[in-house]
Amino acid sequence: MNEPVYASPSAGLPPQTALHTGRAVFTEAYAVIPHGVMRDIVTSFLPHWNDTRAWVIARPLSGFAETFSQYIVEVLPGGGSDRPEPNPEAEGVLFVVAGQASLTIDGQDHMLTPGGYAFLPPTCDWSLRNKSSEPARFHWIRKRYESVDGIAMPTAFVSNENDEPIRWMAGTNDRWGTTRFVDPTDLRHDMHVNIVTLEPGAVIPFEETHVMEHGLYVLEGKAVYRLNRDWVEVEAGDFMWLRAFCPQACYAGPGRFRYLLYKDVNRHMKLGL
Ligand SMILES: NC(=O)N[C@H](N)C(=O)O
Repeated sequence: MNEPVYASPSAGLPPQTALHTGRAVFTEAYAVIPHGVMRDIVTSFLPHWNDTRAWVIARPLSGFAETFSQYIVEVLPGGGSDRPEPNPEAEGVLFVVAGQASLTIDGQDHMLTPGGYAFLPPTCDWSLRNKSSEPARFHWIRKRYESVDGIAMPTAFVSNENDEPIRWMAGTNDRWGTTRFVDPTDLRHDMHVNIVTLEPGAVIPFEETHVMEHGLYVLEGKAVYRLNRDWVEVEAGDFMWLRAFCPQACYAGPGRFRYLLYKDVNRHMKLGL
């Protein structure tokens, strides 16, 4: 398998002489944040993290309808946090795209390298440091965990995408597949963060329209992606945010196309008034 290509957020600013061009879109059903707009001046700093900045690429907007937030976090050598998560109800997934992160979960040390993945249930005691000489960059996806009476809390685990198989969809001749880190029938989990792979020229051949909300971060390649009524071109480093029920489909190519995919799963809907 080829090494994946993880794009970096851009630094600095375009020159003052540059014509304004851009692919950023924000609509009622979806947003596209292209890598070219993830620049230094749009970063955030986080409480109790040192030598660290973050691009917040998804957050709950309306206060009740959206489920998750997603950050691209960049930790400089020597940086990190011993008090990373302020909310005891939050669960998290970390996915490393560059550099090395030293993660400690409940006293156990783990080294996360590109492709490294960690699931962090609420109240687990974790800390993260960059002990290397290069910046570390990772996605941090956070959600309020919805506990259910009679179902145990999921436990923490660490993995790497290279240690997990791609499960190809039936009927696609091994052209459209998903790398899963959690068994879909494990109802302790109320969110999945998977990796979707489409081989060159492969398609999502119908407009998936479903209740799950999505964050899609393109890890590798290019595609034309259907979002609601529009077709948008995306490439490695771009992020797409999809509200529940946003129709979605895809033509991948010319190379392999892969993305990190968040979805909320396995819980009843909140009741209306
Ligand atoms: N846009 C997507 O990749 N959606 C997935 N098939 C999914 O909902 O799991």
